Amino acid sequence: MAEGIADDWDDDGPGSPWSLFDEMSPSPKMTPASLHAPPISGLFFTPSLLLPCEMADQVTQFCLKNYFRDAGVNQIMLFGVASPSGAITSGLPPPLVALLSTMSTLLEPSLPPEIHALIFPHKPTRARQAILNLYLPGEGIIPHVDLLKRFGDGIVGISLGSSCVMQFARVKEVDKDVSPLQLFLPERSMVVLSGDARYEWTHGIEKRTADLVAEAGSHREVQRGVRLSITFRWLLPGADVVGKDDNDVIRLGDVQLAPQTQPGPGILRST
Ligand SMILES: O=C(O)CCC(=O)C(=O)O
Ligand SMILES: [Fe+2]
Repeated sequence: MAEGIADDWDDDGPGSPWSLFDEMSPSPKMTPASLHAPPISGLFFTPSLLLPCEMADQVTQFCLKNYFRDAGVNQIMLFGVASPSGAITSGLPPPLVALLSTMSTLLEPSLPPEIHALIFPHKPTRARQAILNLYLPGEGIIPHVDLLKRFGDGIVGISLGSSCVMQFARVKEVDKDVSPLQLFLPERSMVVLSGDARYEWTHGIEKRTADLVAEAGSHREVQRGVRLSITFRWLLPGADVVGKDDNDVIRLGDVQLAPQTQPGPGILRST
């Protein structure tokens, strides 16, 4: 991990390279996003691999009804612990356990076996966090590396309800004038971050109402809708205590830190 990149975002402010973007809709100078994974080691993305619509709708409805009823809530963290046999993941609600299982099956043919085993082990030895982020059109997430002290290697996320463009920038090039790589994430697509993609590159989503996507030598504009992302990450040993420092990201659409879920049945506590 290169120095100089915080894994929290306290020092982001106007004028910083992390700072907010002015444009809400695509401008002609924007580079259209690619439909295919940029050449980043450890980043895996297959545009044609999509969660079936029925499951996507079920999971989205379940999450919206259960976690996002209150106005202003746009981020929820849930936690799951493996049973000693590794067979059952307890703590996560059944729709998310089913989602993980389907994602595992769908991704298996396209991932190197060791990456698939990293993210979907037969016998998980660590606790998982599912972070749910809800974005209205025009909202985004600041470029960041997921907390190094809290989360391990092997992260998988899914886009539900809307597409977006995810941007990737090399941690070492953050202060340089290098354009980020842009990847179009269609609705129901999945993206895996491991190795360099997890540790050496930031990921973020610009605050826009529409994205430009490369298409047959030209480009098209794709409007954003309400997007729910679900990201699964491994908690490092000792990181399974939920504290008030848990907000690892600041949402671009927000003035304040994103709200955190109240401890409930799915939340791990220190014992
Ligand atoms: O919305 C997404 O897909 C990304 C979320 C994310 O990077 C995070 O919560 O750390
Ligand atoms: Fe992240």
